[in-house]
Amino acid sequence: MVRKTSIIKGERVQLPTKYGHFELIPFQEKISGLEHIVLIKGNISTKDNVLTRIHSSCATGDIFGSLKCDCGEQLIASMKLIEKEGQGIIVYLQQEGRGIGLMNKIKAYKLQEQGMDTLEANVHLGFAPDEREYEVGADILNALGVHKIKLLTNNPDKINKLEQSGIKIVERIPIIINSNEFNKDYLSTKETQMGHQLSENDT
Ligand SMILES: Nc1nc2c(ncn2[C@@H]2O[C@H](COP(=O)(O)OP(=O)(O)OP(=O)(O)O)[C@@H](O)[C@H]2O)c(=O)[nH]1
Ligand SMILES: [Zn+2]
Repeated sequence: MVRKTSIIKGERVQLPTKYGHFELIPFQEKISGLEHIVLIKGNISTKDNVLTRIHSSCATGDIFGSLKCDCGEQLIASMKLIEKEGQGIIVYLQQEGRGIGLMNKIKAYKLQEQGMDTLEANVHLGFAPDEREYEVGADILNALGVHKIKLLTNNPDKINKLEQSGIKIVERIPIIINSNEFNKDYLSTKETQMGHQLSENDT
């Protein structure tokens, strides 16, 4: 089922980067005004198995290289894999802090400094462990003529929600980053309590 589009598609421009040569298209949600960024490599329209990363914004990890999560490294790894594949898409969704926004994510970080894990902190603040939705991601892929993808993710919830929004995931490709002393508890919580597939033997 293809939903009626709720987004505005911007101009398409070249974006040479340290990790490969891409094209960039901004999208904007009609109602909220929220802006999302898409990077494209190659001729992806109407292809059936486009290598795709749906990435949720993480200012701390993506911009500043925070070691508290794996986001920044996952983004760079995705860009490199797409460059190597010669085609693919990165949909960079503005849903900071698993959808609770920057102010609340930093409140959640404060609670984690006081001993809570990432999930308990969200719940303590009155949010679901993960508030993200992926319909707009599906709308963006549909607007690009892409309906079947190979998804770079360890997160089964992302797969389920994208499929519910009409995107066919033909393959899941893990994107596992080595842990460090600052993110090992966070990654362990994602694996044991949020179903993320972060080990070699996860399927
Ligand atoms: N609320 C909250 N959000 C966080 C925290 N750490 C990272 N985030 C946000 O989590 C989101 C990334 O989610 P992840 O669960 O790391 O990864 P994912 O995209 O669901 O899964 P993958 O596709 O496997 O990477 C980004 O929006 C980050 O800003 C935290 O402690 N609390
Ligand atoms: Zn992060």
